[in-house]
Amino acid sequence: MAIEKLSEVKCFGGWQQRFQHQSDCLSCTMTFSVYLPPQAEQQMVPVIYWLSGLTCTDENFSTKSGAQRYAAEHGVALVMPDTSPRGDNVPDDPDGAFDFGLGAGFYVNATQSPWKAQYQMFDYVHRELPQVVESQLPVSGRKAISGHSMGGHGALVIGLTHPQDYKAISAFAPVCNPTQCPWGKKAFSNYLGDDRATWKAYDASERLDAFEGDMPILVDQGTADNFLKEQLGTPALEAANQRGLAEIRYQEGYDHSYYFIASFIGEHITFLAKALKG
Ligand SMILES: N[C@@H](CCC(=O)N[C@@H](CS)C(=O)NCC(=O)O)C(=O)O
Repeated sequence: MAIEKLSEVKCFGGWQQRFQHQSDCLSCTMTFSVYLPPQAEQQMVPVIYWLSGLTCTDENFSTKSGAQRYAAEHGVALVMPDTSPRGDNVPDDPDGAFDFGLGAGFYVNATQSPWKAQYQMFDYVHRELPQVVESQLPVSGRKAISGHSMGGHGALVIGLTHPQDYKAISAFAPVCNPTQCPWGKKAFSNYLGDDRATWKAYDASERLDAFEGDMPILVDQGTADNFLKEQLGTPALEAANQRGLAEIRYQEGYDHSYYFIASFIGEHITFLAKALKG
């Protein structure tokens, strides 16, 4: 389980790093970013996994969100995977569209050819990446999961599917009801096939509706997000939130961008860190 460090820069007293490794799960070389807070020099620190949205790599969050300041304050590491398998041999959208294929793995385990050989992002994020990180870096097994848009969907679905493995979940502008929106229908019909019964396991609103456990969940959604009406399906998540488990907030005037994420990431990290330390 070797990893190669590609880069390292000091940031808020800790280290922003980039690693490459051979993923068995995805059958390709994967790059991921890590932020280790200063506390990691003395002790094992808990981890927030961050899942990015469509078109992103491991670097969008590390360069645009300003999350490191808050991770350093709270003594939590950040782990930022890429959004799909990568490489010249990985199949992509035949038209090169941004919403499917490379940069758009949707955090599912594909069951259909040719995608199933490599598009296993659910298992990569939930199983393989934590094994790699925990065996190679000064992090504990205490995990929380967060993300944006397609990554917000991933965070909610992975966290609600394996609640024993995560202390808390947060999401910015998540794709809340992918079985009902154009992005989700395109991705799921290709990755999972036409049997829509298999899609439900990957729908955050379905998962929250069926969830009987306890889990701190925070969701922020901007009211000026131009994907809100057609793609994100926030009302479905609100309808599924009958027990009031999730705090779902609308933030007036914010759009879908990393400016929105940067505005509230401090609150999300404080929220996740509290559960990680509790
Ligand atoms: N490129 C797409 C939009 C894709 C998009 O907004 N991606 C979001 C996640 S869903 C993102 O984080 N983009 C990268 C960035 O802003 O750094 C379009 O033209 O409509």
